[in-house]
Amino acid sequence: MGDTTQVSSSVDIPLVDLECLSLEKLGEVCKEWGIFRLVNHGIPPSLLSKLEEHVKRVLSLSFESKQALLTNPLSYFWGTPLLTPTGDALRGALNINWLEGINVPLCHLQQFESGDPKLHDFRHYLEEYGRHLSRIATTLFEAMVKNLNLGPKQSESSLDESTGFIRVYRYPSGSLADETWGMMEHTDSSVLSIVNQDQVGGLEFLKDNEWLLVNPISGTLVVNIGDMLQAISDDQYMSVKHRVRTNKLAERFSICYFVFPAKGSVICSSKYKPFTYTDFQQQVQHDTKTLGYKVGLQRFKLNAAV
Ligand SMILES: O=C(O)CCC(=O)C(=O)O
Ligand SMILES: [Fe+2]
Repeated sequence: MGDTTQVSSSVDIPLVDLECLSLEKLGEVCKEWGIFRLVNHGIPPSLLSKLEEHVKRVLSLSFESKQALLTNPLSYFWGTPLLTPTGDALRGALNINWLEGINVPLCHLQQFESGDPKLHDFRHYLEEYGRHLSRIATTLFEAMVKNLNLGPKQSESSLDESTGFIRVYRYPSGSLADETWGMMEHTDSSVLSIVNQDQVGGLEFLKDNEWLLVNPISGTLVVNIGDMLQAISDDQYMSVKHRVRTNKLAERFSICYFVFPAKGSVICSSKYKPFTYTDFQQQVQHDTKTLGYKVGLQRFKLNAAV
């Protein structure tokens, strides 16, 4: 499971500038790193700080209040980031993840009603943030499609904004932090994931068999390639393995966005059997329940012995 006490070296991951996107540079980074830092993304700093303030406030409420208030279409979870399609924690993973969080399906967010005016504001900032993330993911994906030379059919259905969701996480500090990971190593099942981490840091990724720490830099976002994009790109872009280290002294917050292919759209590639995201998700849920971990893309590989 990896040594939680070993220190990882920190590294400057490649920078991508959303205002002057270079297809060539973007392609190179997705192939060699699978993760990059996004600057000039166009999200107003005031929105970022308001959202961060609300996230901290809401996640600092008592356990009972979070359970009572963060309900349909939101859901509150802890101990695992793996949820069922309805947002319930999927138990069965081998290890506990030292985190709690809120799942926010963006296309249903408008239905979230609360008598508490502060939660009303929280919803408002999440909606605003969601709109920006949707724009950013679409812009990046369109550039990636060009870089990969994908046909119009494959590119149109491979990223559907209505599938986007936000996860906000709190990784508590404390004594157990020595023995557990905030989030165990994994790859994301998404097309793209976009992480906004606070200054505590702790996000690490695997490159050439070495775990490297992503420096927290305020106002920037961290983008990583997910499993769906790895398959769509015929393994040219890599879904990067990553994990989150806990911090003994400080709790950590992050706000993450994930986006997926259109429901029912079949991912065809030269490396994998044709499959839909729903097939993939069901397989992940099955493996987690029966084996205790996600096998992932290997399950769909042509001629794979799993
Ligand atoms: O909290 C983070 O920085 C990353 C979270 C993550 O990797 C995930 O939700 O898949
Ligand atoms: Fe992740």
